[in-house]
Amino acid sequence: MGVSGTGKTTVGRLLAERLGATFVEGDDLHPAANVAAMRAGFALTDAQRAPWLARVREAMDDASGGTVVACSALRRPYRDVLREARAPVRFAHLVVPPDELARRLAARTGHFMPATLLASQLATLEPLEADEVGMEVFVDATPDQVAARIWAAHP
Ligand SMILES: Nc1ncnc2c1ncn2[C@@H]1O[C@H](COP(=O)(O)OP(=O)(O)OP(=O)(O)O)[C@@H](O)[C@H]1O
Ligand SMILES: O=C(O)[C@H](O)[C@@H](O)[C@H](O)[C@H](O)CO
Repeated sequence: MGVSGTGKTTVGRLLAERLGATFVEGDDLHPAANVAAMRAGFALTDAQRAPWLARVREAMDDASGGTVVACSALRRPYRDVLREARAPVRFAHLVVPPDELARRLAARTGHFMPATLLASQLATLEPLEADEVGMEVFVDATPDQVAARIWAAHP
């Protein structure tokens, strides 16, 4: 979990390799209208995110064995939906300073998410609460080192 640009896809793929788990890219499960909205610079509403989160949860249930999912899961209620998956769910919240996020999103090409949506992503973010199983990971290292830290916490 984490706002756009924190490295969910990059780190998630590496973590899945380490775990021998299936990797699920949450971005691929958005209804086309959601992608069009984000591409046009509009932040998604809770109502727009609902069918997407349902699909992410279904993808977790469809994969055999463990899954690593790249999904922003910004708000507690969104994570509550994902926790309805059949297997136990643990979150790793990737945390990156906003100025670094802005640099990354400005440099990234070939992705629908515009850097202008970063402020709304940060405003929407609800960090993990004490009763949520998971960890916060400060991303001050290479993607492989970050994946290794998550793996070490949940081998
Ligand atoms: N640890 C890191 N250090 C430096 N750059 C990184 C790191 N992790 C990812 N990046 C770079 O930051 C950019 C964003 O990474 P990525 O696309 O994985 O993020 P994301 O959280 O999946 O984004 P989104 O939610 O918008 O899909 C990419 O250009 C990626 O190469
Ligand atoms: O809930 C959201 O606002 C969206 O899921 C975004 O986070 C994007 O999917 C992703 O970050 C874009 O790359």
